[in-house]
Amino acid sequence: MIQVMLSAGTETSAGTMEWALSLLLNNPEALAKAQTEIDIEIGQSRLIEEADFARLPYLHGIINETLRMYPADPMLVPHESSEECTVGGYHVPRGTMLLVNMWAIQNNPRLWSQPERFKPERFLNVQGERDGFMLLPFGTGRRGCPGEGLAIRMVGLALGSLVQCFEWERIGEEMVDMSEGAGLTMPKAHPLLAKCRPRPKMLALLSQP
Ligand code: HEM
Repeated sequence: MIQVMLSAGTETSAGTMEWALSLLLNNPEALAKAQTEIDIEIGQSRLIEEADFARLPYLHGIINETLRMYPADPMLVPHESSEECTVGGYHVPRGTMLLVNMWAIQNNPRLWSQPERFKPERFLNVQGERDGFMLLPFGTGRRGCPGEGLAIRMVGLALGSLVQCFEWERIGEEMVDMSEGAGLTMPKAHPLLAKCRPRPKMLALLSQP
C-alpha cells in the first residue's frame, strides 16, 4: 500500500511542480500576478498555509492550467468494462479495455479557446474543476486518483512557497524548453534549470532560525 502511494504520488506531483515552474518562467507576467496575489492575501510575516488556498484563486488557476496542458497521467489508467454498456452512443462489450486520452480532451480547440496558450485566468470563473468533464487530470469515479486532495495541497504549498519567497529567472535569454520526454508520467525531456534568489521583502522571514 505504502509502495503504491509512493510510486503513484511522487513523480506525478514533482513533475507537475516542474512543469508549473517552467510555465511561469516562460510567462513572467503570470509569475508576477501570482506573487502579487500572495503578497496581498498573506504578506511577508508568514509562509503560505493550506487554509490560504481558498483566497488564492490565481495560484489555483496556475495549477489547473498546468494539469490541463501537462497532465501527469495523460491517458489515465486503463479501465475494463465490468458490464456491457453504451457510452456516448458507442456500444462497449463487457471486458473491453478502455483508454481515455485525457490530454486530447484537455487540449481540444473545440472545448478550449487557444488551448496551446498558458492562461491561468481561464479558471477564475469556472464553477468547480469538473465543469463539463473537460478537465480531469485525476480521472473520476470510483477508480479516480485517491491522492487528488493531497496532490493539490502539496503542489499548491510547494509552488506557492517558492513563488512567495524567491525571485525566479530563466538561465538565459532562451525560453525554457517545454518538450516532453518518454515515460508514463509525461516527464520533461530536459530537467528544468533556473536561477533564483530570495525576495528582499522575504529576507526577514527566511532568516529566522
Ligand atoms: C499531480 C499529482 C497526481 C496526478 C496528476 C495523478 C493522476 C492520477 C490518475 C489520472 C489516476 C488514474 C485515474 C483513472 O484512471 O481514472 C491516478 C490513480 C492513482 N493515484 Fe494519482 N495522481 C497524482 C498524485 C497522487 C498521489 C499524491 C497519490 C498518493 C499519495 C496518488 C495515488 C494514486 C493511486 C493509488 C491510484 C490508483 C487508484 C486505483 O486504481 O483505484 N496519486 N492518479
